[in-house]
Amino acid sequence: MNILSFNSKEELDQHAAGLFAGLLARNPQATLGLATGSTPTGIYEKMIKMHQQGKLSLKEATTFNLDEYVGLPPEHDQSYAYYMNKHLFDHVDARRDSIYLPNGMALDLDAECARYDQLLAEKPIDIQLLGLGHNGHIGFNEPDDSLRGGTHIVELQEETREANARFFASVEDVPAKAVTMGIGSILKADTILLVVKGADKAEIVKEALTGPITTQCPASLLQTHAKVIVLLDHEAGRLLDL
Ligand SMILES: N[C@@H]1[C@@H](O)[C@H](O)[C@@H](COP(=O)(O)O)O[C@@H]1O
Repeated sequence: MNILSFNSKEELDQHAAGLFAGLLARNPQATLGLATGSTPTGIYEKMIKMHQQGKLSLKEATTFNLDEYVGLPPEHDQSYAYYMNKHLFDHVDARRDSIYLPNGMALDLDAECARYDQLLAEKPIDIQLLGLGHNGHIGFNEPDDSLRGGTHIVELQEETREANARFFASVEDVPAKAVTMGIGSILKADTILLVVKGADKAEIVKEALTGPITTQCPASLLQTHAKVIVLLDHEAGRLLDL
């Protein structure tokens, strides 16, 4: 595990965007695994800037997103499809038919999960960007006695709904379920880029990176992956001996 700590969020975002640009320069047809939440927005801003400067192109790339709420259409301003368009896809040259997100509106959600796994099998992820939930969730893989490997439907924990309520009118408006890539699919990525910012995540960062590997902290399973890059701002990394 390669853990890097940055003095500012700005430097962290620039470094992460640089990793994506570097991969795309080496392999324009790379498959990127993307994430939502407040953590990656700065990275996407930097990627857009690099695109405008001719330093990053997604024209031949494929992208997969980790997760989507069940029941929110892409036009809903809190759906992850909407988020991705707003924060990245509307501003870069990604081909619309090479962008994949789980469809949380699918009538048959089990079939949707199988469809997503099939697509992932066809286009293995070269680099998977991950944020980190306060309870150690990655994507929407919540702490549990066991974890699922493939794409599946999850019941969101109250803590997660409360954490995400800041984006909705009230906590009741946060969907109760989501479709998420499973831990197995995440761990299949060639490289994993875990990005964490803020003092409120310092404890879970320490637990995930240095604590026991347990399904009660899904991010701790990243310790079993051979190529993990962790980017932390100094607040998120303050409890680690770096
Ligand atoms: N499903 C997303 C995760 O993919 C994200 O990593 C996490 C942290 O979000 P934030 O970056 O806003 O703290 O929350 C959400 O629940």
